[in-house]
Amino acid sequence: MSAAEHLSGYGLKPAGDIMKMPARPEPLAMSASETALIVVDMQNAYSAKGGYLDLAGFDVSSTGPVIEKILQALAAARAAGIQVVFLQNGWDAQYVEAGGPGSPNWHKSNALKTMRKRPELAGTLLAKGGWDYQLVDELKPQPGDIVVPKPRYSGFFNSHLDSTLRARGIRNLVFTGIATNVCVESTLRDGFHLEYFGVVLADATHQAGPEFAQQAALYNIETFFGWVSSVDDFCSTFAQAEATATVS
Ligand SMILES: C/C(=C/NC(N)=O)C(=O)O
Repeated sequence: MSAAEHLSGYGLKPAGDIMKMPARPEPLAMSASETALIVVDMQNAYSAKGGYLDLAGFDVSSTGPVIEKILQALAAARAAGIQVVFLQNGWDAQYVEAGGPGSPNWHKSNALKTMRKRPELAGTLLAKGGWDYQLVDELKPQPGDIVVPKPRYSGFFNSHLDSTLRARGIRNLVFTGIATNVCVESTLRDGFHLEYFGVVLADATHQAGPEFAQQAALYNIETFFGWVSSVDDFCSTFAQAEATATVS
């Protein structure tokens, strides 16, 4: 079986025109109607100065180009009729959903740890209704897009993501967003176990931590859990889909 047949869902006949997108370790065959563009946690918390990651000591100075790249991917996805899904990470303002000391999240979340260390920040980080939780101004959802709130790193945990995707016949997930090595990788890995084909557009993602974390996440994804591509390749692949649809 060729890679293209593989990536159309275990040899099942895919719905719609099949496009072949350049990717590592091999090209991906996918149709627009069975594909979603997943924008992971593009909130002020993860990409803005004064947001959670910045306050917790992570470098967010080079997230601007990621926003630009995601805008390009969004335009191509919407033009090709690809479902857009925004994930949004955080908890209720009382942090009940974050879990207490009985939850590993209470111990590992750098947002919760930062607020415990700096009590003046209590109630501000990743709390629904606050600036930190909001999606960045440049990347506001448009009519037809779906927003999925989530309380943990993986978008599939305690959320309606899986049922939302399955109800639409989607089995290919194209990932963008922050952070590559945390919520992007967690969601792609859980998707792998749920039989979704996951591909990351590397230049539309950014890591939390040093550059080696980006490279390690991409290595893991390419080698074990999915595929790695770029925004240009995604856009040119689905521009062909649009052209084909217009001609036929
Ligand atoms: C570190 C971190 C990453 N989140 C993400 N969106 O990848 C967090 O939420 O604490």
